[in-house]
Amino acid sequence: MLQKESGKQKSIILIGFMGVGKTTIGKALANKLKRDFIDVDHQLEREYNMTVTEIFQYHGEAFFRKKEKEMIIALSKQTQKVISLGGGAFLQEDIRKSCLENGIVLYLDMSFKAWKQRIPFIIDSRPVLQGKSEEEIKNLFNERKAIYINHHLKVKMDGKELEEIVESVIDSLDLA
Ligand SMILES: Nc1ncnc2c1ncn2[C@@H]1O[C@H](COP(=O)(O)OP(=O)(O)OP(=O)(O)O)[C@@H](O)[C@H]1O
Ligand SMILES: O=C(O)C1=C[C@@H](O)[C@@H](O)[C@H](O)C1
Ligand SMILES: [Mg+2]
Repeated sequence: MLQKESGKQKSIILIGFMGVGKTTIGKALANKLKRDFIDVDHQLEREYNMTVTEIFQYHGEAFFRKKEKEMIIALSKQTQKVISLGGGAFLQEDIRKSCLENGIVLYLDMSFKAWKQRIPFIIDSRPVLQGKSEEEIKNLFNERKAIYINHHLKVKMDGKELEEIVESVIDSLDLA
């Protein structure tokens, strides 16, 4: 008999603005849950043997978005994984639809005030942030907040340590 798919089977898919910690938290969460971890940016980097910045430079953003979409739609149908998306992936409707239908979408929510502290650590590897003023980045941050409203679960990140975030996510996931 076919087993009815439960929340326990679904992959957990992390979304949120670039630099909020999807990769870092996804990895820690996967470790704790003993699940495979997949980071879409890293997977694309391996596939093309280039950094995301180089893919943007040599192939263009449209190419990156197309490959990102194909990869995420396929991955979102897999079960029991922890999958961290790139920060811009959820802007694509097909990606949103597939992730929301097939997985448990977890939104990492951070205030702009707290997020701003991350800029120096991420600016060199996030082409979308480069050449923008703080005002422009803030506008992008707020525009994208409206997209991340589409989720199943949300965790507020401000002032929390990694371990605390992972524990609160596990508590709120109905994995029984
Ligand atoms: N809880 C945390 N506290 C402090 N720094 C953190 C925390 N989580 C992540 N960082 C740092 O913030 C930076 C961005 O983290 P990470 O790469 O996990 O973000 P991301 O959401 O995956 O970004 P992107 O959307 O670009 O893939 C890294 O330098 C990381 O070490
Ligand atoms: O927010 C974005 O648009 C991006 C975030 C990163 O994770 C990468 O996917 C890439 O740098 C684009
Ligand atoms: Mg990441």
